[in-house]
Amino acid sequence: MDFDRIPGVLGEIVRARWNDYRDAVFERPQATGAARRFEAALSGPELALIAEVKGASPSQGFIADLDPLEAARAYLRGGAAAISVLTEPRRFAGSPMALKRVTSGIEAPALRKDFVVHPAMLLEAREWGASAALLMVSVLGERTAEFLEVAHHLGLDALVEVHDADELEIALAAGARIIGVNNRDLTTLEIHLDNAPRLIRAARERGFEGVLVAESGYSRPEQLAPLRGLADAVLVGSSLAGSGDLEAATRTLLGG
Ligand SMILES: O=C(O)c1ccccc1NCC(=O)[C@H](O)[C@H](O)COP(=O)(O)O
Repeated sequence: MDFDRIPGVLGEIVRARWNDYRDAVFERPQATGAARRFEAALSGPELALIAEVKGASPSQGFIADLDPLEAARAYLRGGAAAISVLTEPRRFAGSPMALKRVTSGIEAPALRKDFVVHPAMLLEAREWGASAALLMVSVLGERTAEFLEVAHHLGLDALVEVHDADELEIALAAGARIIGVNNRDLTTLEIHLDNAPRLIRAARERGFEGVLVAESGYSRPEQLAPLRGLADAVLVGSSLAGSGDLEAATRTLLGG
């Protein structure tokens, strides 16, 4: 894959991740039946919350010194349906241990949130107990379908992330069952909260019947109002992780 084509902050992160994994070996194991626990958690009648364990980010810098398991438990008490755990170490203060701690201590499904550039990362996600992994069309391009097939072969759900209409077409053609629309432009870090509703509507108009997730930039309950009845789920990280009281912040964001 040509990661030199990716501009800005995203390009820097992805090229570093490729250096981490370029020599990794992926031996395709026997297929595992699909559990679809992550997908099921997002498929209820109400807007579901995926709450993210996020200690730092390029846009915020340091966010919080979180104990990943305590953070996940607080999010779940506050009403989250699933947990996202960053495993990227340099810019997001994530780690494999953070994901393992979370998955060994909670029943709810967890997403491995990373910049997947090698199929070995999907096998790791499964071994570390994740129910799902993030696949970014901005990173994988036309190879998204290939990585999606590997994820499903391993019994993982995949959150296939897009930011614009061209990426949405790639996600649809790849056969994604769960599509996330990021409000954040990961090359410039600018956030536009109208991006997710616009592309989620476009996905529905194109006949997509799977799960649709609005991602990034949400911090107040009124910002979730336009998503209700439109998106199936919302992914929130910084505002909850940096709140100081994760359970209360989660409950307040959900309008409780
Ligand atoms: O969050 C960043 O600054 C960032 C920068 C570059 C690549 C990815 C980045 N974040 C990944 C995400 O999309 C978010 O972690 C996730 O959607 C939650 O967003 P938020 O609630 O705004 O923390």
